[in-house]
Formats: sequence, structure tokens, C-alpha cells
Amino acid sequence: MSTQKAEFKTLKQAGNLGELSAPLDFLLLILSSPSGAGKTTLTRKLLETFPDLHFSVSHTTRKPRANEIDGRDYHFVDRAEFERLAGAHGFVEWAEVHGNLYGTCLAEIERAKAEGKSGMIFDIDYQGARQIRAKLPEVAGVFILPPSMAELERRLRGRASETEEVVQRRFRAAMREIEHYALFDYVLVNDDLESAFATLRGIILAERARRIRKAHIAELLLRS
Ligand SMILES: Nc1nc2c(ncn2[C@@H]2O[C@H](COP(=O)(O)OP(=O)(O)O)[C@@H](O)[C@H]2O)c(=O)[nH]1
Ligand SMILES: Nc1ncnc2c1ncn2[C@@H]1O[C@H](COP(=O)(O)OP(=O)(O)O)[C@@H](O)[C@H]1O
Repeated sequence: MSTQKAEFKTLKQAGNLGELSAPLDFLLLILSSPSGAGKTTLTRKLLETFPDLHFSVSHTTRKPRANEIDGRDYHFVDRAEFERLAGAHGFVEWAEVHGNLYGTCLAEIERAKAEGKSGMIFDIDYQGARQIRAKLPEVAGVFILPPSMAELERRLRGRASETEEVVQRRFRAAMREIEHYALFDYVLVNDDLESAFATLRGIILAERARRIRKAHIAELLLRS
């Protein structure tokens, strides 16, 4: 067997998730942004357009907002439960953001694969993005920015789901978060929603094409 063929055989067996093992063309996409820039809005539109993508439902100690549903938007847990999961190595990554704990359970990746999804979306902050990238180098990352800081403040207030203190805290954190843009492959300015969405859709199609390329070659080499 040629070296290249052997390499692809190993790759195909391991998949692009290493120990977690998934098809070579499985898409891992991180969407991150300062609070209020629009990642939840864009993620909802993405899931309507690509129903074969799984949304990774995080665990959090934050209290639910009025429009949020436990198990759909987040798994809302108390600190003791979160710490139990973290201690039992239940999380692929976790971090403290705006005074609350947030984490991605390994079980979410297993669920996406068990449901036959072709990829998954992680709505996580830059600290989580850094941890996932270290474990799963195949991940693609998109950092969503507001068109201006004034517009970010307007959006944070317009959502009317938090107290003024929480809005201020998130707004102050935004500048520090933006400094971490280089952790991501793409920076997307969410000015007009439809054009931002069109760009995001393009990114997904391109990232898929990259993965399919590898899967096709593996298939061809291993059949010959
Ligand atoms: N590291 C990490 N960050 C998360 C996770 N889930 C959500 N976040 C981030 O935590 C921050 C606050 O999320 P949230 O309270 O829902 O407010 P949002 O900023 O309006 O989405 C956002 O930057 C999210 O991307 C997670 O599982 N891990
Ligand atoms: N392109 C856009 N133009 C104007 N308002 C937007 C746009 N994208 C999102 N919004 C609004 O901004 C607010 C924050 O968006 P959201 O998706 O909750 O942000 P995030 O999840 O990043 O915190 C929401 O009220 C949303 O409707």
C-alpha cells in the first residue's frame, strides 16, 4: 500500500475528530461574537437553511431569559451540577463568561453523530474556541462583529432581556473579546442581516467543499 493510501486509511478510520471519530466530511463550526452582535439570530437562520447541522446545546449556570427553553437554548444547571460535570470530564471545553459558567458536553458531539447530522455549530466564546481548536484542529471558526460599538450597545439594549448592569458589563467585555479575533478563520461584520447571512452561508458551503475533497480522495484511494 502506498504511503498516501495508508495515511488516508488511518485518517478515514479515525475521522476528523480523532478519538471522537466521525466521518471525514463532518463539519465543526464555531460561531462566536461579543454579546449582542447577532450570533443567536444568525444561528437560528442557519439551522433553518441547513437542518442537517446540529446545534450544540451548552450547559450554563446563567438564569434563563424569558424566551429561552431548557434543553433547546441551553441546559440550565446550578453551579454544583456544572462542577460535577466538569470534574467528571464531561466537557470538551468550558469557561467563565460574564460571571457565569458555560460548557460544551462531549455528549453533544455524540448526539450529533447518532442523529446522522453532517456537522455541528458551537455558539461559544473565544476561550472555548481556543480549547476546541486545540483538541479538534479541523474546526472552522467565525467571529461575528457589529458594524460599530454604538450599534452593539443599541442591540444589547434593544434586546431588553437583561438589566442595565448586565448590558454594561457585556458591553465593557466586548472590547477585550474583540482582541481575540485572530483565533478565528473568518471575521464577519453583521451590518445588514441578509448580507451577513449570505456570507455565512458561503462560508459553510466552502468549508463543506474542503472536507468533501478529503473524503472523496480517501474513498477513491481506498477503492483502488
Ligand atoms: N466557552 C463557552 N462559551 C459559551 C458556551 N455557550 C455559550 N457561550 C458563550 O457565552 C457568552 C454568553 O452567552 P449568553 O449568555 O447566551 O449571551 P449572548 O452573548 O447574548 O449569546 C457568549 O459569548 C456565548 O457564545 C459554551 O458552551 N462554552
Ligand atoms: N443585522 C442586524 N441588524 C439589526 N439588528 C440585529 C441584527 N442582527 C441581530 N440583531 C438584533 O440584535 C440583538 C442581539 O442579537 P442576538 O442574536 O441576540 O446576539 P448575540 O446572540 O450575539 O448576543 C437582537 O435583538 C437581534 O434581533
